[in-house]
Amino acid sequence: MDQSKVHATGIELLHNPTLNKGTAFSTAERDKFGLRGLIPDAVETIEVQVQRVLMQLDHKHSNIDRFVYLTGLLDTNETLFYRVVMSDPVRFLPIIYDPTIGEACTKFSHIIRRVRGVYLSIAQKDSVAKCLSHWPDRDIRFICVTNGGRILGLGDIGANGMGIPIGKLQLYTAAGGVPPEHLLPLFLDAGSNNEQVLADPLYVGLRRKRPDTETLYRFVDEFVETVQQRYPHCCLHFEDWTGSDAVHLLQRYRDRICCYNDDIQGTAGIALAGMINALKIKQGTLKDEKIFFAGAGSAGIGLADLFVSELINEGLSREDAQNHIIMFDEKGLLVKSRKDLFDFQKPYACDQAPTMQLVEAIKIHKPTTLIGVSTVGQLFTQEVVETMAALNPRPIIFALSNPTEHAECTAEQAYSWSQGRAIYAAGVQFPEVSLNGKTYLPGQANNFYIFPAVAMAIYVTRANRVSDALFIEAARGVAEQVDQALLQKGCLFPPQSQILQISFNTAARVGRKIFELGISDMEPPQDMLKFIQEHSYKAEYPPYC
Ligand SMILES: NC(=O)C1=CN([C@@H]2O[C@H](COP(=O)(O)OP(=O)(O)OC[C@H]3O[C@@H](n4cnc5c(N)ncnc54)[C@H](OP(=O)(O)O)[C@@H]3O)[C@@H](O)[C@H]2O)C=CC1
Ligand SMILES: CC(=O)C(=O)O
Ligand SMILES: [Mg+2]
Repeated sequence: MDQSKVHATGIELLHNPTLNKGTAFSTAERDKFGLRGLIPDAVETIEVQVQRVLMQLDHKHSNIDRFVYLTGLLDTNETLFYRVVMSDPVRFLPIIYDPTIGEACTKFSHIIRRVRGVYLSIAQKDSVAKCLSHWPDRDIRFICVTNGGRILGLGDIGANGMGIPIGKLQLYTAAGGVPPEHLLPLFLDAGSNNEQVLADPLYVGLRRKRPDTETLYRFVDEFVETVQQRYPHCCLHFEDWTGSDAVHLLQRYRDRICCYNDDIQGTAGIALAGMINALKIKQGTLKDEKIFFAGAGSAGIGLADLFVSELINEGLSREDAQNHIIMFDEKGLLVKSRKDLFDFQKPYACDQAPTMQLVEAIKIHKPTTLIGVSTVGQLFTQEVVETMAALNPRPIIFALSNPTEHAECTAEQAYSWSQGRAIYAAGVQFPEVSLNGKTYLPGQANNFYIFPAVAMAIYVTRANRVSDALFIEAARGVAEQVDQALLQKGCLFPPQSQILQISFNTAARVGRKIFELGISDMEPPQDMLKFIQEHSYKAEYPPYC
């Protein structure tokens, strides 16, 4: 910490969450900054403060209570918040992020205390620049932006979705090492079509229906242009938009500005990492796989497109590569005769009779891999899993929808219905499963293995574009960090206990790729990993005098 940044004194300093150290202010700092009498006598270390937080958390009865408590901690002492969270990621990621964040979002208007981030409302059109200028930090390097259109598998929950950009950016720091002062969560409020949300007397968002697509995109354009002017080195991270908007907005901006969509590209990255390791277990190649998607929205399309790119890298023509993909959505199999398909779905429509029956479609196509990105909990019934198990000695089954109740099937269901033959992963962490004397450890196929690492690489290299190649590189980086012992238990992803180091290693690969692609104007560092570690956030109190 640059000492010149500490302008506040006394109560003002104690109430500044970025600068506050609470009982850890030294005696010299207490003298210099007028803190005498405002803090109890003991001068504590951050380790002692962590112990107190852990004890207080033990008295909470549910993860949502722990979420509210930790949010309060972040509002009072940012360093201590990150110290606690980073001390035990296995325990804290499910509280500040998936799955608890799903519950926190549904209750956002009820549990909100101190506001965080920026809210831009379409009702104040033409004032985007003015509203954004009220945010004090000038060196914003990442904005995570949603319009609440599709939050996890919870659908349109309007401004309650702001919990997601806040949580995603906390992972940039806790799981990727990006310093929090460069991060801004942002909600682009164009209303909501969720009647229940709009009728809630405590709802904090704009109480009106969403506009037509053209009006929405004009609003997004104004926002994007304003960000370019105010924060020229900022990367825009789009998160949890309605599927078609997610795909179309990425197409609209990806070649013009530094931006990415985590649901499309980050999710594709983690699914590819899972596939690479599943193929090690099967001793197969991607060319041998026929991949059936239940769900053809932003995540499904992102995954399909990345798998196609990989198959093309392996020598297939685009058409042959696309023939390895089958898609099925709420209206059934994607077939050429359907008139309701989006442009981005058409390449995956097959020349077949329509069917609305998932099991029938699986029997027709005989896939080797089944991926759930449907938002529909329990879509993979016993019959679905048994069908996959009848078709394949080692069926790959990924149930990626979040949060927990939206997973297409649980780990226990996948293993027991396939007699332990399924190679399974889910968007949330399910517990180990014991079956016939064998223990299975399901991996968590969640984009949090990817986006913090990609962000850290963009941050240190000042990349000016984000290409799909970075997500393929990240996928390889994550996959290579899974050892044989984990693979033997069926786990496709690295241990979350070491998430920060895993992200650094992944970021180092992505950083090198950024220079190879020529999308940074910087001189490449000699040792990318060391460079990343040197620039990473440390949850430590710097001396102020
Ligand atoms: N694990 C991870 O890291 C990630 C997980 N996800 C999860 O993936 C899910 C989907 O996200 P996303 O693609 O962005 O959402 P979208 O809303 O864009 O897409 C959902 C898709 O599922 C289809 N669908 C709905 N009901 C059914 C059904 N009964 N059977 C088959 N398909 C159905 C929809 O069809 P239609 O359009 O016809 O309604 C649509 O194609 C979410 O639950 C999200 O939490 C997303 C990103 C990352
Ligand atoms: C994990 C995530 O990004 C999602 O479920 O939308
Ligand atoms: Mg998401």
